[in-house]
Amino acid sequence: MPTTLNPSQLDAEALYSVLLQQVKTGLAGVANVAIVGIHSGGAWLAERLARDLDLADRLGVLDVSFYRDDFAQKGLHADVKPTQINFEVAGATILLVDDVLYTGRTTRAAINELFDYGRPAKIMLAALVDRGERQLPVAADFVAAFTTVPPGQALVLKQADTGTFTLTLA
Ligand SMILES: O=P(O)(O)OC[C@H]1O[C@H](OP(=O)(O)OP(=O)(O)O)[C@H](O)[C@@H]1O
Ligand SMILES: O=c1cc[nH]c(=O)[nH]1
Repeated sequence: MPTTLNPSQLDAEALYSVLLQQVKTGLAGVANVAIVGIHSGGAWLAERLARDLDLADRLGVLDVSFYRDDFAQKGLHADVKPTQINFEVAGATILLVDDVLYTGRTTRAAINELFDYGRPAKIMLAALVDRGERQLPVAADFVAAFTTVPPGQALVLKQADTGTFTLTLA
């Protein structure tokens, strides 16, 4: 059971190991699995999960910018990356991956976009950190840690050139 941690003391690499173990257990024996990461932090995590789970040929990435309900305010991501889904979505069990789960609006946008590619058998959600304060009825199936972030601050996942993850409070 993930614990509630101090947001300034989150060890992203340790949390990744926890998430990997949860996903390994949760998807054991499940057929037709694919992994889809949400650009950008979720995509880094999804890539590593796909490698560690031997699912590199079943990896996709979503840039949900156009599907956001707040697109008019947020606009495009500074580093836009096209959505890439190179597997059959219809009938697949898709593990959607994001770094931080907060309002749930990014997840809603990602599910909408996925359905434009076909009707999955099931979508499951994995998040490295759940910081609560949801604005939509969204819950993750796999979460490495829960935390509470002070108002006006955000948790930011970074990936070094070596591939190492860090989480900082900004
Ligand atoms: O649950 P929500 O309130 O939607 O917030 C979570 C999302 O916010 C961040 O993405 P952001 O759009 O900041 O882009 P990033 O991944 O590049 O940081 C984060 O990576 C999640 O995707
Ligand atoms: O704290 C937050 C909230 C939304 N998205 C993030 O990446 N961090």
